[in-house]
Amino acid sequence: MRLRRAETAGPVADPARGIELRGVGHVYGDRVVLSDVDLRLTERRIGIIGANGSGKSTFARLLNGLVVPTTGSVLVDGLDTRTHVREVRRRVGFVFQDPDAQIVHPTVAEDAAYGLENLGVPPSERAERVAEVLERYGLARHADHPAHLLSGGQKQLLAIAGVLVMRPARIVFDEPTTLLDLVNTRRVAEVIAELEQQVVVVTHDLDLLDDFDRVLVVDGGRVVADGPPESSVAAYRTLMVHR
Ligand SMILES: Nc1ncnc2c1ncn2[C@@H]1O[C@H](COP(=O)(O)OP(=O)(O)OP(=O)(O)O)[C@@H](O)[C@H]1O
Repeated sequence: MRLRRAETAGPVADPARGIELRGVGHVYGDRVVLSDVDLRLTERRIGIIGANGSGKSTFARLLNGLVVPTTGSVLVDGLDTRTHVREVRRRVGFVFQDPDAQIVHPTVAEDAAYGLENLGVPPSERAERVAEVLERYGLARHADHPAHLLSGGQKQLLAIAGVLVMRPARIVFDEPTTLLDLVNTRRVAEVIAELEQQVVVVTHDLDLLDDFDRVLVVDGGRVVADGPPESSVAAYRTLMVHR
C-alpha cells in the first residue's frame, strides 16, 4: 500500500540534541531509585542493562515522561518532559514488557488504531495506516479477531504495531522479549533491528545488544558503565560475579 507523503510525517527527531538527562534523580517515597544521571542519548541503538530493581524501568519511563524526575530534567529534542509531556509522548513511543498492559481494545485492528484516534488522525487515514502496520507484522489476517486470543508473540507484535503506527521519532522498549520464546524473541529482535527510529531497549537478553551502538549499565540507581556492547556487557558480568 502506498502512503501519501503528508501522512507519513510524524515529529522529526533532532539527532544532535537527542534525549538529554540533566542531573536526574528519582525517588519513590523515601527510596532513592536513580541519582546523578547526566547523559545525552543520540545513538540509534542504545541498550540499558542491570540487575533486577536497579532502576532500569524507571530510567526508561523517564525518557517519554511516563515518570517525571524528582530532581533534574529530561529533555527530548530540547522539550522538557515536565512541561511538554504531550509533544514528548508523540516523539517517544513506549513498548511495555507485558503487551497485555498495552492492549486495551477488543479487536486487533481497533487496538492498533487506538493511538491514532487520540492523535486525531481522520478515520480513512487511520484505516490505511493500521492496515499497513498489521500487514508489516503478519497480523493482517487477524485484524478482526479478539486481541486477547493472540499468542504471546503476536500480542507483543501488536503492542509494537500500536506504537509504530503513530510514527514516533524514537521508541523505548522495556524488556520486549522477557515473556517470549526463542522464535518470538528472534522475531522481535529483527523488528527492532529493522526500525529506522532511534531505539532504547531495557533488557536482560544480552544477545539482543550485539549490534547496538551504546550500552548503559545501571546499578544502584547510577549509570556505572557506558560504552560499546562488549565493554558494557563485560562490566555488567564482572559486577554480577562480585555480588
Ligand atoms: N511505582 C513505584 N512505587 C514504588 N516503588 C517502585 C515503583 N516502581 C519501581 N519501584 C521500585 O524502584 C526500584 C527500581 O525499580 P525498576 O522497576 O526501575 O527496576 P528495574 O531495574 O527495571 O528492575 P527489573 O529488572 O526487576 O524490572 C525497585 O526497588 C522497585 O521496587
